Amino acid sequence: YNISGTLTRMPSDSIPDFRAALLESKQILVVTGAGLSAASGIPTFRGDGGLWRNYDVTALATPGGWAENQSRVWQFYHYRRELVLKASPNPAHYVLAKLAIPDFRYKIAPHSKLTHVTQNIDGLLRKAVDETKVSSGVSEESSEIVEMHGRLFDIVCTAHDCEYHEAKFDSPICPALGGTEKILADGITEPLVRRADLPHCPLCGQLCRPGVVWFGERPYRIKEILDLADEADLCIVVGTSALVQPASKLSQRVKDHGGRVAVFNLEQSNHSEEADFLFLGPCEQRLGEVFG
Ligand SMILES: CC(C)NC(=O)[C@H](Cc1c[nH]c2ccccc12)NC(=O)[C@H](CCCC/N=C(/NCCC(=O)O)S[C@H]1O[C@H](COP(=O)(O)OP(=O)(O)OC[C@H]2O[C@@H](n3cnc4c(N)ncnc43)[C@H](O)[C@@H]2O)[C@@H](O)[C@H]1O)NC(=O)OCc1ccccc1
Ligand SMILES: [Zn+2]
Repeated sequence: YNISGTLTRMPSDSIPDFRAALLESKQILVVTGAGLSAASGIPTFRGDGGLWRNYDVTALATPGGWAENQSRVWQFYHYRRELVLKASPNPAHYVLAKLAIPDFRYKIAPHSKLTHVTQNIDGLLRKAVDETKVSSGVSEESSEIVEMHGRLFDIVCTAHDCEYHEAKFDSPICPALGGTEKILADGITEPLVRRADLPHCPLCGQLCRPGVVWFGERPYRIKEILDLADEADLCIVVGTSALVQPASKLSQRVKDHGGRVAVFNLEQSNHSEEADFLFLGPCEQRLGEVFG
């Protein structure tokens, strides 16, 4: 019974019951966050206190942070590009990659369509799907992975009337950023990279920014994502604190029209107690156990 005395059903951690729910699911929505990539060595937002060089990362990932200091913001993303370039998908990515490939998914959810919406910008899940398709010789279409907060390796021109948007994996993306990734501790003077030495647009010459969605900005394909949540009968949530909107609202939206929610997280997270299924622990272990 919860504080208002109404009977609340604790989430189940029964694997057979969850597998039964999978068997009858028709439209699956997978929502993931930083916890999915934790085992790949990518710090989560809440890990390390959500700080980089003592700057609050949510303050840097804003138009205001950019307006205040493009050199610092580019150093922040350069640091993360260097980290992700050295990282590889972990077992949690590969379980979800298989789930995104119909041939594999039909064994446990034979009537289902699936869309994977991620808050992560690291691209590790897409990498896992591509590798899984190659290693299993599967050529068919895999489910879409919607990167609602953008891609770390994309750069975008800041000029409003310029469409330049390109994936750039070379690192450093410009010579001036090279080496700045090593400066982590505070108190050491922050290198000032001159604006002229930061990435610029090959079409119009304007300054470029990382191709990610900052706080206060509209997530990519949000209308489509909200529609998907309205159609889904099963929402699988992996490795997110569910504190950032609108991503944090998707599972509730599925529940609102009678769909079921399964949460995989290291610890209790926002709304996890309202889920139908809750599998606590490192997702790189639990996903394999549950999806077999
Ligand atoms: C901080 C929060 C309160 N702010 C928001 O929600 C704001 C809205 C808002 C502003 N003020 C408010 C006041 C109150 C409420 C809301 C707001 N949201 C926005 O601004 C969004 C834009 C938000 C996107 C910002 N960009 C990101 N990333 C890209 C950039 C970059 O990365 O640099 S957000 C970024 O932070 C979030 C971090 O959350 P998580 O991924 O969950 O990571 P976290 O570390 O928090 O948690 C990790 C979890 O994993 C678990 N874990 C760890 N290891 C493991 C493990 N091994 N296994 C399993 N689990 C594990 C941990 O236990 C933990 O629970 C992610 O979304 C991530 O993408 N835009 C928008 O609302 O636009 C309008 C709009 C809306 C709808 C339609 C039209 C317009
Ligand atoms: Zn341009």
